[in-house]
Amino acid sequence: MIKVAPSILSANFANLQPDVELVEKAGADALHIDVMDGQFVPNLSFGMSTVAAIRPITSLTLDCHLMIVEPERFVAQFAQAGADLIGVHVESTHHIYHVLQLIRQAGAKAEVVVNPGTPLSLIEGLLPLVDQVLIMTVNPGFGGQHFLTPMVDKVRALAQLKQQHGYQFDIEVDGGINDQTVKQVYEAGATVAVAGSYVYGSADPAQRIQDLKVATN
Ligand SMILES: O=C(CO)[C@@H](O)[C@H](O)COP(=O)(O)O
Ligand SMILES: [Fe+2]
Repeated sequence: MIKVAPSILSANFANLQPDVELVEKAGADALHIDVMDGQFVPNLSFGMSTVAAIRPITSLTLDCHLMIVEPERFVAQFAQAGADLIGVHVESTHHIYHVLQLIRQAGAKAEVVVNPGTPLSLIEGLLPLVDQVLIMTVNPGFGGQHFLTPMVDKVRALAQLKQQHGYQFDIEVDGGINDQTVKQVYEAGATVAVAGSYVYGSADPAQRIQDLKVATN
């Protein structure tokens, strides 16, 4: 069964607390927080003050996906704000190895993220350093986009590398996840699925979390 991380990018920005509590009660495994700077991606969203505000209202793992240039400037502040896991794009910095080290030094779990156009070869040398790898299954920046089917093979290739080397990291997928696409990525080796519009775009978000779990049972 896959772990589910609802993305609050599709929640009610005017009143996040009920949307956070609802998914926690419904059995979500983490809360996905998309941080966008208007430069790495063409959109703006949350910052560390939102993470700090959410921290006391939930015991869910806070999974912060940083879509910002030079994340080394901010990872310690996100950890301080209460992020449990911090994801940084390999495309967003000249110093990815250093950023991953900084995340762990700050006491959080480290994740490397790859855009759809970025080959796995770029992150192979980083795999011993990470707790999770995030394979983007849409181009980052917006919720509600269509799943990019060619990314299933990328998930499979990463799962093979993981097995060959005996790595323990989780494989997360993000973008266009629903009860159909989740089956494809789970079969390929994904262990965590982010879902934004599929969960929060529904009249019954709790049911949607269960649907993702049942689809991969
Ligand atoms: O990182 C991102 C978008 O850049 C995501 O986490 C989205 O929030 C996923 O939204 P859906 O595709 O599930 O609606
Ligand atoms: Fe995300």
